[in-house]
Amino acid sequence: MDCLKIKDKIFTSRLITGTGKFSNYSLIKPMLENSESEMITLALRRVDFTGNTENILDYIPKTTILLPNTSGARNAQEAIKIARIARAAGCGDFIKIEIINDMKYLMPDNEETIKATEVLAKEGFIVMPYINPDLIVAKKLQLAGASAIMPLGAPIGSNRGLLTKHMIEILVENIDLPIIVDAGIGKPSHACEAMEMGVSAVLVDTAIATSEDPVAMGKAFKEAVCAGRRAYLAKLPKENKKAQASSPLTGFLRD
Ligand SMILES: CC(=O)[C@@H](O)[C@H](O)COP(=O)(O)O
Repeated sequence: MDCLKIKDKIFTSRLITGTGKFSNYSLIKPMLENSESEMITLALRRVDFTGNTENILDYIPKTTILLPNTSGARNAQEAIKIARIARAAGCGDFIKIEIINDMKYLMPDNEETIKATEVLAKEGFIVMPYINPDLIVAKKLQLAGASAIMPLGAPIGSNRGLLTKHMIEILVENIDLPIIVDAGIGKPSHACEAMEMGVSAVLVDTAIATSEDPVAMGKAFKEAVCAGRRAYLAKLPKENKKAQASSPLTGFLRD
């Protein structure tokens, strides 16, 4: 079976979803069922450990793997602290490192991300760093113990698709870790295109959560991810600059 492997964990779904933008948490469970997504990311700062307000964890089925993220961290030290709190709070060993200082485009700080990865991988976390795609950074993250690389397709929440397509292709060809496109995917066709390129999975939040029907959109993304993966495995034909006739240009008109 064609499964996604991150460290020693096996996933049948290649669609990771998000919790960040749901207007109503009660849509999360049916969205997960319809999309068949097995992993969901959540910002630790949105988890209410006091019991005073709504707790997002109550809306996520226990069978879904949590991917806590370090959203809100501005440097490695803050990300490390958030990751440790997430694990101590029972959110598991997965951690998506997200370190952002740039509030206009929400670009990740690649250097600080490498520092945090080194520390957290040594502590046994399954580290999935979110980066602006760069081959050298990805190589350093691999050496630092990352379990996957999560390059952005476009700025978070922009829905602009694979603006970084060619940089992601370089990662797919050269990095021996799952490459998971995270951020900017705005429609199922973007997800399908990413999968056709050979990425291992995609993470989609805004496009699902802010659609008019997040449950139906979850299914549309599931189907797009499956179609893209199938096409990748079937090996897409080469592009040509010139026309290639579909049937031979011989026959009754010329004979
Ligand atoms: C890095 C990050 O925060 C992403 O997980 C984001 O939430 C998903 O990006 P989109 O909202 O653009 O799908």
